[in-house]
Amino acid sequence: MFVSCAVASSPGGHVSTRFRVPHLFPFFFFFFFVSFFVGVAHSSNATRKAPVHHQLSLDFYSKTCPQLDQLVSSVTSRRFQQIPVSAPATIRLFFHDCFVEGCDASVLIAPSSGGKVVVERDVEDNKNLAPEGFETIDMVKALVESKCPGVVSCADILAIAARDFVHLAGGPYYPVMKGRKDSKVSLAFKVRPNLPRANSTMDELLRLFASKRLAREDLVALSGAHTIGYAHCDQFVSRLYNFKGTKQPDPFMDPRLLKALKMYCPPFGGNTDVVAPFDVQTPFSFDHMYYGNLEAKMGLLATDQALFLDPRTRPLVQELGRDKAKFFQAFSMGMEKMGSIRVKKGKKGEIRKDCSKHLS
Ligand code: HEM
Ligand SMILES: [Ca+2]
Ligand SMILES: [Ca+2]
Repeated sequence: MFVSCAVASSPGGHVSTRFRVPHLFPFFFFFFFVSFFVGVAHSSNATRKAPVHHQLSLDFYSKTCPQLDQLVSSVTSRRFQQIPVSAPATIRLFFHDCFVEGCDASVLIAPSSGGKVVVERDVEDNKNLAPEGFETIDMVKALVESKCPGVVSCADILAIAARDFVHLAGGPYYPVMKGRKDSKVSLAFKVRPNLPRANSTMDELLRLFASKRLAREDLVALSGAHTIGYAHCDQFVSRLYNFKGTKQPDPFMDPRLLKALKMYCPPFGGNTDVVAPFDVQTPFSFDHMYYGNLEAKMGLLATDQALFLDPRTRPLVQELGRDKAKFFQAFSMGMEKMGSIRVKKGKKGEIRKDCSKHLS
């Protein structure tokens, strides 16, 4: 196991080879040896209701494409071996899809060459979605269309692929409900108000998640996806030099992590392609280390660290940091709930042939 910092090669472009050649980030080696104190016993008595599905089912394709799960996994497992960053890229893609107009593959629509319609991918918050996620879905869709033409939605493929990658990276395997249709539109202006940002306040996060019928527990559990993957310097650089206009670093960042991140992310004029791992200890492993990091002031984004600083979410961070099985259970439930946001059925949606293009 090693900890790395990867340097991207082409900003914004979907042909970027970002992350494919991780560069060693020796300063983070230090953190191997940091052991974590996991907080005092506290049991959360909050109850979470399992999602009610009026619309989705586990056996939706049992007649029309019974081998769907195997088809998807044949691609995801190969991709994970060849290009492991496909895992965080696809999991994040699923999140950005579901939060904007529901899980309907609206995020997959490619910007048009003429640029007449501005789609979700044209918006700044989506421009740093790693290309490996889109590529994976295209590969799965091509295989699925060759075996079961015209029946499986891109939205369902994205949900299944995200689950596969969670599992391939060492996380839980949970059943995925199916039956989503793809959107007939993808509108840029829907993005901004529906996605959290690296500087969102805890009030904003809680409000946004609540607007998707996701509870506080879901916010904490789903943020655990940051146990793998990377963020660009611009997402956290203000924490290093000028936190909230104080001209000082964020006092809630471990000084050694601060020092290491400063080496790679200068205050101005740095390489905009540089990224740092969310979880400096196990950046490739889908485990509960993310929560231990938060307790040790080693969260990367202000929003990550805020989960531990805010008394409303701290007990949950402590609980999941103590118990990997609980994290896996909470994460699976969160993904199921997130995966059922505003599902489209019938004429409200389409089954695309090419995930990046509407049918007509
Ligand atoms: C709670 C609020 C959240 C905020 C503010 C947030 C913000 C971010 C930001 C700023 C990045 C880095 C983008 C970049 O610089 O390239 C990122 C990456 C990522 N996010 Fe989140 N996120 C949140 C929740 C989630 C959720 C709910 C999931 C999935 C369930 C998720 C999955 C990921 C993954 C896997 C990555 C790494 C992507 C990669 O390495 O390609 N995030 N997030
Ligand atoms: Ca969507
Ligand atoms: Ca990890």
